Amino acid sequence: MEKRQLHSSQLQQSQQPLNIITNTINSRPSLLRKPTTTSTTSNDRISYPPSSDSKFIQQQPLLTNADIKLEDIENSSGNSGNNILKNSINNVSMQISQLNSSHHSRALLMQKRNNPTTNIRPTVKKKLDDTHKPLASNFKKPVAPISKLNNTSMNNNNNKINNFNNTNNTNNINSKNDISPTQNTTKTFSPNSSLLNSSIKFEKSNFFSTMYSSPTTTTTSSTIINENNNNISMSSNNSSFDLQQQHALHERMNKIDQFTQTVRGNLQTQFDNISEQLKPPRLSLSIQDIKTRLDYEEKNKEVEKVKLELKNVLQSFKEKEKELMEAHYKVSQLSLIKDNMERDLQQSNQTILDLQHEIRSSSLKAIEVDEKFHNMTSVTKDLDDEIIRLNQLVNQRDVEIESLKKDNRDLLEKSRADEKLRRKLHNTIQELKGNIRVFCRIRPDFSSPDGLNGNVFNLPPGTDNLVEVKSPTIGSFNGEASIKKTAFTFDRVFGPASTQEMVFEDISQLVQSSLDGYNTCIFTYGQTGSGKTHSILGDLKVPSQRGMIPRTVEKIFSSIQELSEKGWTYQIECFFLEIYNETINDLLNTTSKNNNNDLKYEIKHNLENNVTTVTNMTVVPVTNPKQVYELLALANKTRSVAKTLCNERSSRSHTVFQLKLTGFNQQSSERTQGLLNLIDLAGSERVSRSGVEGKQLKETQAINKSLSSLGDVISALANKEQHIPYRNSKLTFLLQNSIGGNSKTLMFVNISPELKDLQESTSSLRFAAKVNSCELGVARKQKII
Ligand SMILES: Nc1ncnc2c1ncn2[C@@H]1O[C@H](COP(=O)(O)OP(=O)(O)OP(=O)(O)O)[C@@H](O)[C@H]1O
Repeated sequence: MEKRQLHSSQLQQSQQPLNIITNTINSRPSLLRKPTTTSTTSNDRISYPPSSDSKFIQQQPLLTNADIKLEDIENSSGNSGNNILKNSINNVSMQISQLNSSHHSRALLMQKRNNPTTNIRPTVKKKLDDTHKPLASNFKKPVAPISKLNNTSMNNNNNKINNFNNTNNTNNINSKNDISPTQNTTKTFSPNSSLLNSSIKFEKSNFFSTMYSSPTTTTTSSTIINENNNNISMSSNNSSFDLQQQHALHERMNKIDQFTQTVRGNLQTQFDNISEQLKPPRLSLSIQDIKTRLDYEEKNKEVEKVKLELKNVLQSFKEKEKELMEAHYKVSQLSLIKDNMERDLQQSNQTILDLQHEIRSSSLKAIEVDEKFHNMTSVTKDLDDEIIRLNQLVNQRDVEIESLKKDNRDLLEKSRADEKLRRKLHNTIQELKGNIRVFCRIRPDFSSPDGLNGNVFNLPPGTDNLVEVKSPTIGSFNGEASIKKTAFTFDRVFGPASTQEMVFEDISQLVQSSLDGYNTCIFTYGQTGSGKTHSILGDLKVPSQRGMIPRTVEKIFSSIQELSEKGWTYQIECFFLEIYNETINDLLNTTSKNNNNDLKYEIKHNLENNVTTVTNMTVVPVTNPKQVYELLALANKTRSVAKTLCNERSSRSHTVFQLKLTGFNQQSSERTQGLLNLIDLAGSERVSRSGVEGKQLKETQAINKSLSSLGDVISALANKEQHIPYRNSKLTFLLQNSIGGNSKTLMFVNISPELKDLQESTSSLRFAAKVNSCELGVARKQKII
């Protein structure tokens, strides 16, 4: 501002040049137009569109007279650019002012030459006037337009001018060579010289410095001039000039005039250039307008800057808004997460509360458990002591047990030996008793209160094997009736009062023989209704009335249980068949029943092991008495029963109940197999008495045949005949291995106590006595290979 004010004051002092410049600017509105740059280089030509900005102002030709470098302008911006333009205008104004001042000085000099007090001659004065007039007129003449200005030259000139201005004028003044007229001539007027303007300016400066400097400076300048002009000196303080000096001065003035002309021409050129550049804006705008415009530009610049900042702010705002949206989204997400976490936290808190509750409960329980554990610890200690004591006791017991085991082994060994001995003795006894024994059982007399018909049978007291049959006879001499007593001796005679239990007690030894591996056969023989079935089967539903079969079964299973302690195990298989009219029926086969011709039952004997089998027979393994009872009930249903005149329940067939007993001793590895036959023979009544006929007659004949065959076999065995007629009947053939030397046979002869049955009873007793008289030899034990 200070510099600008200074320039303004200078402009005030030289109104004319300022006006010229102002008018020039006002007449050059195009200066304010924005240049249309065809090239960005400083050497390119620039055109100016109708706009203005700082860049344009920086490159306008006016700057050629300002101390501005184009690079400075290009590098400047904003207010600095405007300031440079203003400074250049001020510099131009100052130059113009200097020129005016020069012109004024020259006028003073001319006045001084015209002043009589000076020694300047009128010719000199005239010359000065002549010299001054064109210069003054030239300053007053309107600026002629310059067709074209080489910008490159302009810029170069500007650079030179700047260099000149930047350097100290004083230093340049001291340069003698630069003010040489010769040099001025060659450099100043060379149209293509790049140093044209600078030289001109240099000359101008030297000139003005020389002519219008202070007295001290003038002296120095004069000295310089004198040196360049063969020591011609000029001093303003010297009031008297001699002629030579005047001549020299005159020449000097001429040179000055020439120089002035030159300077004026150059200035004119510069002014023309400036006028050309400043013509439109200078014509329309004032400096104030420019300033206003500059302010406006500054404002626009600020506005642009503000817009740019606003744009940046908007951009930033958008970014911030976007960030805010993202932040909002994140906040919403975080809010959801927060809600979830709060729910989880609530659940966790609830869980913690529950867990704390459980922990408290567990703690209480733990305390209780600790107390129990403490108590248990003491109890455990007591128990440990007890265990130690018991262990000691156990050890003692182990020793005792070991001793007892040894004793037991010894006892078992002894027991086996005893058992072996028992069996041997038992067999010996059975052999001594006979391998075929006959028991007689007299049925109770249902008409007698005591059941005993003493008129027919007499059982002598003190005997159990004798029965006397009282049979009335008519004497041949006198014709008087008499009682004939016939005594029959058997192995055992059971009277009418004998119970099922008493009968079985004596036959149980045979059961034991079956378990020892012997074939045994127990059969009942007697007329119909004599009590055969009662003795062999009895009433299964009444335990006291159960016959030999159920009691044998019970005896077998109880004996098996006892023998198991001695290492014996048994497998029991059950068969139940009948022989009806010399035909074998399977009573345990409910499908075939009777008269089933599809199955053929054939009796086969194994001569090696004396085992008899019947083909296609149903074999039922039994493990307990109940199973046997069920089989007996089943067989009773299928048994052929025919109503006869003698006994409505008379059996018309032979029934054979077989138990195959297979034993194995794990200790001795001994194996045994015995077959127990319990046979209920059909009634042996005579055909004439029974009154049967037809089919039943045939049945009776078959029954009698089989019973007769049985007697024949026993007779043959008793007579030790070579041929034993086993094959005469199915019954004898079936019992081939059960009657004879390889078996133990027990025959029950059942007797009816009734007088009407006396003849049949006597016949049965005779048959039984015949059997009882037989020696069937020594029974052999059946062994399984
Ligand atoms: N010792 C006895 N004690 C009591 N009742 C008996 C005795 N013996 C036989 N009875 C009875 O006499 C009847 C005939 O006996 P049982 O049926 O046993 O004769 P049976 O010889 O088998 O005749 P059948 O040859 O016709 O079969 C039966 O009612 C039976 O209960």
